[in-house]
Amino acid sequence: MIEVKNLKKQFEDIEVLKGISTVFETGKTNLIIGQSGSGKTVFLKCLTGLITPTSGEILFDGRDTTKFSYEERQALRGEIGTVFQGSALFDSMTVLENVRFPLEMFSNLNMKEMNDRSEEVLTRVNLTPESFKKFPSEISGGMQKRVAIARAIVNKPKYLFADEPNSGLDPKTSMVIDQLLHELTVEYNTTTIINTHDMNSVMEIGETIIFLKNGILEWSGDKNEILTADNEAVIDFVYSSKLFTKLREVLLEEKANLKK
Ligand SMILES: Nc1ncnc2c1ncn2[C@@H]1O[C@H](COP(=O)(O)OP(=O)(O)OP(=O)(O)O)[C@@H](O)[C@H]1O
Repeated sequence: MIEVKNLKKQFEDIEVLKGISTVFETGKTNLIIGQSGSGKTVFLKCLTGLITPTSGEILFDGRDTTKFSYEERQALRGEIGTVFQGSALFDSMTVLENVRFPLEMFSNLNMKEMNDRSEEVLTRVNLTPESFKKFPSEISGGMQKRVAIARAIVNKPKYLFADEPNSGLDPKTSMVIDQLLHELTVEYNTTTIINTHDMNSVMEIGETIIFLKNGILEWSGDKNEILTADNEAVIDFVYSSKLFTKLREVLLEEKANLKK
């Protein structure tokens, strides 16, 4: 579980995060949604330690990481898996080498053990051995995303972060990637936090959702609650799609009938 208390981040005179408090549960896919510029990436980077917050607390299973020493922060990095925006694979490394990299950084395994573990997770994300020796430029965007996910889970992380994991993917591949992240969350019992502005992802895997607007937590709930939320900003976000507008009308009608 990751608990965030009154988190603020200021860049010079701009306050980007204005006091966010929330809880991300273990074994669940927790989503952060919001319009472009609402502060999602800055928030996620504060959680992963890439940005130092101005004030507030971030408790990883009770440990306040904002007070960590350099050594404690390094140790925590071994417990975290991250799927970066755009996959961020190393172009000059093969698929297998990319996945093995965190093990070289954070484990005491020998080369054979590292290769075995890397092959195991690559197989888990449904990549076949022919792809293990290829370079990122030789495989599709969807496959690159699977490699990025394999690299994120190779260390058996307790915490899994993904920043816009579907960016640049077609809707079908996006759905497969969402499902994969959800399955891995259950299998590894990770506290998973995903930044997205994809409504399909929200409806697929939004077990808990927080909605940010201008650095403020405007709304929180789950995928069932979001369709009938009465927050204006959430409605704007969700109902940019006509299909969801229709769905909302049906759901509100059902709700009204239930009350009669
Ligand atoms: N290093 C920085 N210095 C100054 N301002 C920054 C910095 N990083 C981000 N910001 C500002 O913080 C705000 C929030 O940015 P952020 O990238 O978190 O938004 P976002 O919700 O992730 O948007 P998107 O969905 O487009 O990625 C933006 O106005 C951005 O310009």
